[in-house]
Amino acid sequence: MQIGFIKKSSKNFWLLFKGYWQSDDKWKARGLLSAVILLNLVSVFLMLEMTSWFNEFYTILQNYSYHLFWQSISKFTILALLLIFFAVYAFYLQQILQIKWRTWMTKQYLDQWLNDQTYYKLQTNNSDTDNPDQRIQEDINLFVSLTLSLGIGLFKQFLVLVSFIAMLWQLSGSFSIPFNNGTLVIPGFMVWATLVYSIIGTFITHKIGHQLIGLNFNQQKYEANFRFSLVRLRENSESIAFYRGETPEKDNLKTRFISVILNFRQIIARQKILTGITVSYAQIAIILPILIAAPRYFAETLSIGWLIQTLTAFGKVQDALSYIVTSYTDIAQWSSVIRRLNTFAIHMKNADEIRSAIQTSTGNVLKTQNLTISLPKGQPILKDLNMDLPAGENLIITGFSGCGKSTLLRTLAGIWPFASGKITLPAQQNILFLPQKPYLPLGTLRQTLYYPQAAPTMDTKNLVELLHLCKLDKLANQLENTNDWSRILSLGEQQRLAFVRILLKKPTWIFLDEATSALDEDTEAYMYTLLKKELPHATIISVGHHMTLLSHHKYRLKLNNNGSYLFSPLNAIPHMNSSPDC
Ligand SMILES: Nc1ncnc2c1ncn2[C@@H]1O[C@H](COP(=O)(O)OP(=O)(O)OP(=O)(O)O)[C@@H](O)[C@H]1O
Repeated sequence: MQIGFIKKSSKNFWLLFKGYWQSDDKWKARGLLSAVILLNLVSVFLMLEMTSWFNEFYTILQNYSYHLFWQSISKFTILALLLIFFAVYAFYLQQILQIKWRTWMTKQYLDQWLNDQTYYKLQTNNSDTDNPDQRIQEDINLFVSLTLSLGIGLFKQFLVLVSFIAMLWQLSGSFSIPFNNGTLVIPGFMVWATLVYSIIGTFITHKIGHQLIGLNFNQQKYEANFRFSLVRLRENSESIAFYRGETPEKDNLKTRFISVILNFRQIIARQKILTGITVSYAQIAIILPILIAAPRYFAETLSIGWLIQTLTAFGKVQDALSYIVTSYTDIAQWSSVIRRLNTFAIHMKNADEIRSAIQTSTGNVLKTQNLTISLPKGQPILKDLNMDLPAGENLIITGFSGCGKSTLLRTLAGIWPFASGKITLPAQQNILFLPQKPYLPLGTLRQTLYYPQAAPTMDTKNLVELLHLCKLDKLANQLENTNDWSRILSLGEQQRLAFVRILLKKPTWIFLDEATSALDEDTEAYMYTLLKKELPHATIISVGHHMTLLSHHKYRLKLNNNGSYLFSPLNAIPHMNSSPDC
């Protein structure tokens, strides 16, 4: 194992590990861990007692001491009951600690992911973080459970090693080997034998098994990619059905599944060899102490009780020293989980650090000064936009598809960081941005209408009235129904539902990004008229392709494909009835 690898892995582990143990929950966490450690300590002491009991018991059997037999059985019963009790509570408290730690870590990752639109920046930045959902849901759980099980397992095995090594040293006596015309006496021979045997076993296991770390890392990625494709298929089932897209979907799913299987085959191949080694290792460990102890036993100097206790002690020391061998698959999985969570955390941090060079200020006006917007790789799509729009003067943004209209709105909304210049806008609470496809979360219709605010329960009359105004009367009696509304409602209905949201929130500045694209011209005109009537002091900034939209706006900003633009009052444009794109 290279020193560099160990150093890097330890650093990565520490970065993930320390948070919880230094958090506000630290005393609860440390208390629970101390209790688990204490219970394990007692368990090891009981195991020692149990091993001595074996010596006692077999000696009683060998001596036909029936009068001591029941006494010994009673001792066993007490020891066994205590062992059961401590094992159950050590496990139980470890699980409680696991839940608490996972809850804390999941919250941290969710906060970081959702903070400052990092989830969105990760996407726009084309970061190669795959499947953040899997990292938050599965990897954190694995990290916590494996850290606890491996850590506490290691601690317990260390205790076993220290306690039983002393016992084994005493029991094994010294071993004489003829050497250089004399004899070489090796004290605690069985301890040395198990030590050498374990070192050889660990070395071979690592040589064969270390590739499992990378393979496990990839396996989790391929599994998540496969699952993600299945989810996408389910979410886009209607479009795929219209396209009759089953064949390419099946091909795509097959390709992703093949990656899962091919990688898994490599894991199986490695694990087959590893299993062969660990099972052989365990089998040899049974016979090895018998072979070593046999000469002394057959010399008839020691009892069968001694033999049994020696073999048990050898087994315990052997188990403890072989911890890495027997846990290798878990260690490999644990290492890959650490790698995945760390890269995710680093990418989130990098995404969070992306700051636009825009200077923003607040005022009841939309004003841009030398606003330049680029793509993530730096190619500008809008150069030096200087525009001054007073409150109450509606603006329409037009231009060919792909020229950057939505990206301009994203920049004004503060979620597109690849921009520079100055922007003056009203305060966030007075603004509402509506995208082309409204987001309708899972939940009741009432919750959907109020999203992202919590829905009050006493507002039914108002909601029914607003649904009526937006021509959605048929939904008035479904306010408490829970549904996947984005699947049930037509796109036009969803867009009108978004207008209900506007009327509920009553913003003074409304940004509509093709928010009426699915409506017929009459309904679109009706919705704009409704907005102006219900919110007469609001300023509307629309992005749209429909030429009928022009009449609802006073100014037009026309974006060109080369990054230039034209900002002018609409009545100054000679051909009012031409398409907004022209
Ligand atoms: N995350 C991204 N990474 C790279 N390019 C992007 C990203 N998001 C948008 N773009 C590109 O930026 C350009 C402008 O996109 P935008 O969505 O603003 O266009 P638009 O004018 O609103 O188009 P449409 O009228 O078709 O909706 C497009 O060429 C698009 O491919």
